[in-house]
Amino acid sequence: MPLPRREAAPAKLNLSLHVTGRRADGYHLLDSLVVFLELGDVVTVAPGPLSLSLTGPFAQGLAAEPDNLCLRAARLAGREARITLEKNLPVASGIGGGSADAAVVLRALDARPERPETLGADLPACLAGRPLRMRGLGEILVPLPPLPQLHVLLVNPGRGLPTPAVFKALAQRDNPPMPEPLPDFPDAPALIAFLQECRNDLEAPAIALMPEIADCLAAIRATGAALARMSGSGATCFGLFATAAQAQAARARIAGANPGWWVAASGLAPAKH
Ligand SMILES: C[C@@](CO)(OP(=O)(O)O)[C@H](O)COP(=O)(O)OP(=O)(O)OC[C@H]1O[C@@H](n2ccc(N)nc2=O)[C@H](O)[C@@H]1O
Ligand SMILES: Nc1ncnc2c1ncn2[C@@H]1O[C@H](COP(=O)(O)OP(=O)(O)O)[C@@H](O)[C@H]1O
Repeated sequence: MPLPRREAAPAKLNLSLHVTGRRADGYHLLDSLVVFLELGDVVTVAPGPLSLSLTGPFAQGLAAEPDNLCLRAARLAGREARITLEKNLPVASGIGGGSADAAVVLRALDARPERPETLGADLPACLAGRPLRMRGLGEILVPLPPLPQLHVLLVNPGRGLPTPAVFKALAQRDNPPMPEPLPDFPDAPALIAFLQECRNDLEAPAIALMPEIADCLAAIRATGAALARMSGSGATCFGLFATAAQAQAARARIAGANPGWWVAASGLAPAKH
């Protein structure tokens, strides 16, 4: 693929995240409904010796990162590249920014490593970049038919939450999966009604480590969202709304009352491939 390439790295959202078991090596078995958002980082990959420049509102959060996932992706591809990362997503926030960035680098370099998950459990899902049921450690992907449009509000309390600590704090590691097969989702209310029966099993341990997450969820519920839940291992929480205008109004209300929080509204990403 000709370089330079400038591509969106869409945020990942776990609409559900069931933890269904734990392997002997400590990794957990997951069952998750994953979607991607319009909102995301932007990665530019240009020819040149391997380097990374950081821009954007959350660049500072990665300044001390010894080995950015973008650079690790280029190395896994066995390629040199001059990479610029516009970091719009909060770091270590449960919406997969690092995996999304690495997926863009691999795609731009036309690399198809045998085990992309060595960069992160979310890498295979981010490479697919479409609505999925994600199982196993994150490597078993079942593509879903196009989903009804969802209007998403995102709220992060402004502090990173490392994924390993949240899995470690999980008390009950053997929880029921989502139904097999998944039902059809003819419209947004049907999808939301299904999601209300689902869970994020990492929510309780994440709240135990970072109580502000409960405040984010309460703030989302207070705006009248049809569903309020945490994504991934947190700390970002999301609310689902019937219209973009409602999501935007909730965004303005929560951002106004909580200046230290990161608050955003977004639709789902259009299908890529
Ligand atoms: C929890 C999820 C859900 O989508 O999302 P995030 O909160 O990170 O966005 C992912 O499984 C995370 O993916 P990713 O952030 O790429 O994880 P990795 O770097 O591979 O793993 C970080 C740590 O999480 C734990 N881990 C991760 C995946 C998994 N199936 N079981 C685990 O126990 C392990 O302790 C691992 O050392
Ligand atoms: N490009 C990147 N973007 C975000 N985090 C990165 C990146 N490269 C390396 N990291 C490291 O990966 C960790 C997980 O980041 P991130 O993907 O944002 O979170 P999460 O896995 O919770 O969605 C961060 O704490 C950071 O140390």
